[in-house]
Amino acid sequence: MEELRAKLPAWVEASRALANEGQVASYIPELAKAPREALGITIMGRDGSTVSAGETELRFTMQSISKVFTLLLALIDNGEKGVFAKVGMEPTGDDFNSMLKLELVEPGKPFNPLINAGAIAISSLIRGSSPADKVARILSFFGEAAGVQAGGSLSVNGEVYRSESATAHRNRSLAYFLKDNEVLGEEIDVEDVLSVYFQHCSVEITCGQLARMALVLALGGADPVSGRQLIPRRYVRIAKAFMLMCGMYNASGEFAIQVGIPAKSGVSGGILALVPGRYGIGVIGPALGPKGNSTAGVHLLETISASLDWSIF
Ligand SMILES: NC(=O)CC[C@H](N)C(=O)O
Repeated sequence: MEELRAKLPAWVEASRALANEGQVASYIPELAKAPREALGITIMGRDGSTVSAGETELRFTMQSISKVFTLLLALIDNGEKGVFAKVGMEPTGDDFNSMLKLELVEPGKPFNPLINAGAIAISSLIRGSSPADKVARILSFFGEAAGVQAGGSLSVNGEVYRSESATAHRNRSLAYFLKDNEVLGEEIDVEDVLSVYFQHCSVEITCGQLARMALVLALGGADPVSGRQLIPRRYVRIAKAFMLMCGMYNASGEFAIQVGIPAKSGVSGGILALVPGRYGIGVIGPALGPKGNSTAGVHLLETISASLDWSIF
């Protein structure tokens, strides 16, 4: 931790320049308001102590990072058989919002739970009597991993949620396609599923909270403070395997080679990453490269991993 504390501020300043090579996402209009030059990182050690640098006070929405934790909740709710009846275990090599393979490959179920089609299918598996009830369960599950104190909770950013819902023509078409392919069953209301999906993507978070969520995964599902097993180890293993294979969209192979740790990014510019058994990491850098990952954030993780030999390979 001491070496990190000493070097992190300079690494952040060096990586910040990479924001110039990216663009803030604007297909969800509300996301376009994020500060392009911002870069922040929090790293949490296994005892819960943290090192931070840059704009870690920023609040941002989890977007695709949330898919890792809805997958975990769906596994808890349905078991592996229930989940893998609806989604596969393979990377696609396509964009995160692609429909291509849903029609090309039989049966037409999403290749994995981290692409949009897969995450929408996963949203339909979250238990609850109504969309509001499902979102409440998601918030409490995310909040427990994020270390939100009892009484407080994470919340959905209503502006981002409404902004996405009003413009999500592609996600809507993916969801209706899934309904036609019977991945979403007869009894399922597509708009209800989408509402849960858009809301979990719009959960607001900070780098520190992301780092703590990542640390729970780094510790095999155990709470870093109480030691309590929050998530079964086997499910955390599944989530980390997906993060490595497809957490950085179709740049996951390059990220595995250059950084070499499980990670998940979102179009808000957030990245959740972890060094198994050691660190949970939360990054924000809103400017994205062509494959939808934070340009400065990825550069920063490359720098740290190379300097501190973080790769798991
Ligand atoms: N890659 C992402 O972060 C995508 C999440 C976003 N809510 C969407 O569905 O488009």
